Amino acid sequence: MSSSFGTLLRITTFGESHGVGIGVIIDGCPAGLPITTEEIQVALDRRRPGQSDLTTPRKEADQVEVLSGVFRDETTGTPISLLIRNKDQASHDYSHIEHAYRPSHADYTYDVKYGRRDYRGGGRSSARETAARVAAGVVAGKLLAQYGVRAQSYVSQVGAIAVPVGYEQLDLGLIDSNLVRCPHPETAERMAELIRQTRDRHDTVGGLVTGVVQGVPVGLGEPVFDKLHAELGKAMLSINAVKGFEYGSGFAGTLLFGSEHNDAFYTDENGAVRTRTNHSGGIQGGISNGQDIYFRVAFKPVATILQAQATINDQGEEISLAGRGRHDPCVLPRAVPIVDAMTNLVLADMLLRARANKV
Ligand SMILES: Cc1cc2nc3c(=O)[nH]c(=O)nc-3n(C[C@H](O)[C@H](O)[C@H](O)COP(=O)(O)O)c2cc1C
Repeated sequence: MSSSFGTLLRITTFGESHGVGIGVIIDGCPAGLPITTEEIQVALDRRRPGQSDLTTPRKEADQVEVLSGVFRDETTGTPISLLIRNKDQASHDYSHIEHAYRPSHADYTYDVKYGRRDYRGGGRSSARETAARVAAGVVAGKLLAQYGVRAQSYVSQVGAIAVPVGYEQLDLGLIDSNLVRCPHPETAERMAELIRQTRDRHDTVGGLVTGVVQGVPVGLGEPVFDKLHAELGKAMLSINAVKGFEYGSGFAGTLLFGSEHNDAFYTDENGAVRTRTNHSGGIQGGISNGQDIYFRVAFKPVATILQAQATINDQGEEISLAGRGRHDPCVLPRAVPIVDAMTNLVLADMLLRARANKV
């Protein structure tokens, strides 16, 4: 079983939802990168539960401790270990699933695969694990910043309510101007209303996060199996509750003819090679072409709803099960920093790998 991700910049996450804590070891980070505990904490605060009435009311402070690899606010080139202790566990909220399988959660598959399961909060299958990724993503983001690369993401759809324009027409500085993390304020209000209505009906709702990476140099990504979009796809699909990933023109591009879809090259006034359109999403042949990278990640309406549902127990008997405790009616606002983190980790790893490609 692997809990590691990345090649040259490699992370290993550990911990369960209701154990002592969760954390990450980051190996391969170059020395001399400026980083502070506060910077990591800012990112964790964007993911933490209980941040607004649109998320789970669980109140986890998610305070990060830097155990190693950083000295006087700079990386030392040695493994960086980050620990987040679990504080607000309410394990009794999960006693009803000790022997029962929540529909569309990971209880059944974990039980059959391992023959045992930490049912409290979902154990390792809990999205709490993603806090460790968010912490590691800050370190990767600092590496990218040294090269002028910046990844951002935002909520572009909740249920059927979608931002009506592309990222180029949005002010991405507005992402954190509202609780939904949607930089289109009128749409954000309608999304928030839908999330509240869904919560009050004891249901859940899904949606889309759009990712954008700007300032990417030409040449990130490997030509065959580790294509840049393949790595991004794996990174995004490894996030809990993700059902789909598309980049550039994605599935909609299949409706165009080649003559409409091809991105014409030109040389701009500074002599830089550019393309007039960007259906490629900044990636050609698995390698970044210097244009913006953009992609979309689909999140399902998450499994735990506070309504009775038909399921079975671990004896195979049919039972009725209602969710208990404090859950997210819509994970999209909290998913944004997780998408940012996974984007940073892929791009930073590819940047180091690209530097190893040529003498
Ligand atoms: C930020 C975030 C918060 C989540 N919170 C919940 C939750 O409160 N209740 C729930 O049932 N699932 C939640 N999930 C999703 C589950 O972790 C996930 O659906 C489960 O592990 C099964 O995996 P799968 O949906 O990827 O197949 C959350 C996911 C994310 C990204």
